[in-house]
Amino acid sequence: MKVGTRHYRTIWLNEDGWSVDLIDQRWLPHEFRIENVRTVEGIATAIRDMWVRGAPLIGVTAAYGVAIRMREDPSDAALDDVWERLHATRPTAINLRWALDEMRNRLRPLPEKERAAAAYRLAAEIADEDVELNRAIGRHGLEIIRQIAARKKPGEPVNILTHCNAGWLATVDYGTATAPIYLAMEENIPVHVYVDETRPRNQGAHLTSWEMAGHGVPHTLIVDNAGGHLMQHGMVDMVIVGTDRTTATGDVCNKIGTYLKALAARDNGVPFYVALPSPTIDWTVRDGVKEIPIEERSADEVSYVWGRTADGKVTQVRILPDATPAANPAFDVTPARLVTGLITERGIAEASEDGLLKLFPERAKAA
Ligand SMILES: CSC[C@@H](O)[C@@H](O)C(=O)COP(=O)(O)O
Repeated sequence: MKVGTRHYRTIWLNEDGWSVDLIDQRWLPHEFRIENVRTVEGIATAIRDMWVRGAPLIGVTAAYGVAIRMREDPSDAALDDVWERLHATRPTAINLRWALDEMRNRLRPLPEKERAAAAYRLAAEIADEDVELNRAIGRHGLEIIRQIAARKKPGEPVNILTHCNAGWLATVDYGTATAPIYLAMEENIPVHVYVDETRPRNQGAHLTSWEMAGHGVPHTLIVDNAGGHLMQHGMVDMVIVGTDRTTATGDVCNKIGTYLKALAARDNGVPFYVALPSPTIDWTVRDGVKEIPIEERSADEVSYVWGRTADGKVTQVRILPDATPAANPAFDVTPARLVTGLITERGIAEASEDGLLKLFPERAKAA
């Protein structure tokens, strides 16, 4: 998407033809920095320390990590080792395992001398495919926005609430939850987005707000606890969020706090949609609450807040007493019963096993 007047993806191959350039998201919205990553360790750090984040982008970054490793050593042992090292970086987003499996399964049958070139080709394919999936999600989600807009007075905006960042920064381009919003803007449908700040790392305040501002989308930042109040007062027409892993039965794991938004939405009759590409579906898991591993991140993310000081320095400040411990579960699970629909690249599914299998019948055969 646009940064100023230039089009960027979040990740791309450097002009040297083998190392990887990516937007280092830790500094947004205050600084736009691009990092060049040249080693598997660098890729692991970029994922673990959230230079890149968001389930689809984590997967694509890992795919390029495998390519970098295959260039150094295309052996079976190196392929297994890089799978393990990168898989250990973040536990919840299933796109990481999906991309690593894709790479390993498709590279393993090849002669070693062909693996590096094939790995770069495959990583680029996975990146391009992500963009196409998101555009398709956008088209299906746009239909929902159109229907809500048709019930409004002329000029009255469709008010959409989103949590965390499931925008272009979380993918290669367009985003999942944001793709329908960008398409609605292109069609001149009036929209307005309530952006949850998304403590502790503030992906909403830092990233979604930056995206919305960069594309002229009318938006308002709210604290995480404001959503329920807005819904009670009829100020939210729909919620759209992304997901890090959705089960075969339609339970949705996403950034911590998503579940509370879904509860508030249900209580107030507000439709709650989840936008996801099919690589985010974990067909092996049926009970999201019991089975999905929830990443526990550093307590420092809760104890400190990042921002820019009046003199322009980007820094962090501590917000709690030195003696107070903090806990930081990074994701939660919204049960399928609270989800109005799953917006996938193939259409909108009911959040249930039947609903998903109707759109992905090949999975029924596989099972
Ligand atoms: C299209 S991104 C979907 C999810 O990955 C997104 O909503 C999210 O929770 C991101 O969490 P993060 O911890 O920033 O990687």
